[in-house]
Amino acid sequence: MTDHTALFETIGALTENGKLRRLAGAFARFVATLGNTPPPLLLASVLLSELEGRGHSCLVLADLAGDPSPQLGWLDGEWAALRAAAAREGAALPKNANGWRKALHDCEQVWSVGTFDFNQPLVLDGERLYLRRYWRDEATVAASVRSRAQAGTEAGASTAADTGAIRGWLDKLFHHPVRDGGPDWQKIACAAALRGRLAIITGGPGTGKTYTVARLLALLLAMAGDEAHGLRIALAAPTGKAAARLKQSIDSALDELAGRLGSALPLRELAARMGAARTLHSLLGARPDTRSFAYNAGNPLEVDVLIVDEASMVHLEMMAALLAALPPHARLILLGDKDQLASVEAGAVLGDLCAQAESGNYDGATCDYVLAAAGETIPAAFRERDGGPLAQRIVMLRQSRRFGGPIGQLAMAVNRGDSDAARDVLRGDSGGRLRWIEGARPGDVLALALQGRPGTGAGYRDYLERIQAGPGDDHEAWVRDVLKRFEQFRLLCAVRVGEWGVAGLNEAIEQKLDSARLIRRRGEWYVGRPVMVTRNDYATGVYNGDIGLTLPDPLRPGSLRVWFSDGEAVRSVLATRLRNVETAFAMTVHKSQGSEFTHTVMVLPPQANAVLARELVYTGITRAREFFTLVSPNAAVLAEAIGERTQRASGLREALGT
Ligand SMILES: Nc1ncnc2c1ncn2[C@@H]1O[C@H](COP(=O)(O)OP(=O)(O)OP(=O)(O)O)[C@@H](O)[C@H]1O
Repeated sequence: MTDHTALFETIGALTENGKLRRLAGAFARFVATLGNTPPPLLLASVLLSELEGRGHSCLVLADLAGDPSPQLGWLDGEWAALRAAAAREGAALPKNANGWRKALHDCEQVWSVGTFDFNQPLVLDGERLYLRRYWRDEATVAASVRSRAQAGTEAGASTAADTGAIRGWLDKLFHHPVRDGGPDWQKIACAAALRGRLAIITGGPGTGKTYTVARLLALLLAMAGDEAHGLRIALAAPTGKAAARLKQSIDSALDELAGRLGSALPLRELAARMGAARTLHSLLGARPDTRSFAYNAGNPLEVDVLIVDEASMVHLEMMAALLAALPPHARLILLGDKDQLASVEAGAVLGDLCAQAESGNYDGATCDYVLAAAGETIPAAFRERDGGPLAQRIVMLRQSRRFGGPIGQLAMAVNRGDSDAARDVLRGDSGGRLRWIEGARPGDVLALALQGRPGTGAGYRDYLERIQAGPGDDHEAWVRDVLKRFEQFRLLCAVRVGEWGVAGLNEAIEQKLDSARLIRRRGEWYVGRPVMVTRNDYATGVYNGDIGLTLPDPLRPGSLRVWFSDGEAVRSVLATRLRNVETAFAMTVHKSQGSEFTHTVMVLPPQANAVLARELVYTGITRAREFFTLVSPNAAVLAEAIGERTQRASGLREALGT
């Protein structure tokens, strides 16, 4: 047995250079304590742990046999250094995936699926190596999605009377004609969702996912007959903000429908009965200091219908926990934009589930059913004889209702990977919705942060001046107004470090606002400081991703509280009680998911890097409600980013046959 001096020295050097996280080396050391550890296993363990930190749920052996550098953003011979270290220990690394599989299969720390299980920490499943936890989560998601999708097809044999009733209700619920002459995918989504225990409605911003799901709820109510009053419906989303938005949109859609349909359906009663939308953490009953939830397979959620919005942000572990806790009879309805960035944590579940959503792949039975139940003909381009059960459960909405202007065109060009078109749209908008600052200097970002650009509102100046104007008589109304104004403008960065990253820009913006006398920095906390919570904190009730603003405590002069929106209400926490927060004038595109701002500014770094890819650019652009400004010190980086795709290693697509 070797002590792996050469390998651990190289791992240590890469860690010092920021190429590996500390945990990767620590995990490899742990694996080495469990038994004989040939160099290939040590290398695989380091890389697997590193990839997990970058959102991959497994290590694909073919990548290991080739060169994993692209996934790791390694450019400077890091992989060659690790190989050389293995060679110094006298080990020749396997040349192909098969060789790696054989080498790993023989290790006592690895469980090869299908053999006797000793609960080893690593799992080898076909061409992939997993940390056991992710293998188990992926297996749970695959099995649950498969059985829900299948159950749907079997349960789909609704009677002709049912189908006729669905048709009647859909015609009442969807009274606007579609504008592009294609089929009404919203109607199709509702009809398809009624067929089974799983429905996935995907689409870009403003394609009507919430509009559709509100009608789906009405339809479920209508079809439940005598049981309608007992139907238990829950709404959830990965973040508090997304949950509040979901509830607000559904309530107003149900209210509008109730006004139009009168007493035909108890829609207002339904809205009241549903209660607030919850974060997934709270829905599942997250418990401090443990990964387990109060609701699980042994203690399932008490729901008949669960609607989850912003599903692209749901990571693998959370999706596995959710599916495990959902009773078999319940319907799960996932809403989300499959083209957005995947979750911060490992997995790309919605993207994997929706891998074939563009092409539809509906089988004959679905097409017949949709024609009968929704009166819609699925065009030939979306038909396929054997699309598989999951394809029948997914509907992609294709027409945006509020994103048709230049911002929508830009988002679509980016999504298609057409960087020429993206550049033309950015340069060609004369209406002021879009602006591209090419060859930008840091001062350009600071000027935007201070006062926006003409015609778009006043950057951060607006909410800070409102703070300075003071609360007047109604403190809560003032807090709400300040929070609302802060949501008008946001600076998003592609990266964290450097002059063009979150850290550098937050510091520079604070200085700028301080010298403009809009804030008065005194230590860490000051009036007007926006903060983002970086870790769930059950004691104070704030969660990862929550954004709050620091304001004086009205009851205790001299002390500061941080206020958060809580749906229509506001709540506050003493500033000094918040430990895991960071300043949020600039935030990453990743963390902005689920939010929209009137004017969004996206800052790209001067050089391409591993995280800069099409999904990130698309997500940044689609955070803009009315105005979008792109800031890039090096114009070429935009095309490079659009040309890159984020590929997360996962076995889910294969397991689901998507
Ligand atoms: N069929 C339709 N007829 C009329 N208006 C519609 C229709 N579908 C959607 N809308 C309107 O378009 C707007 C966007 O719809 P909605 O908010 O449901 O989209 P979304 O896909 O949920 O957006 P987001 O990605 O922001 O969550 C809303 O104002 C909605 O009322």
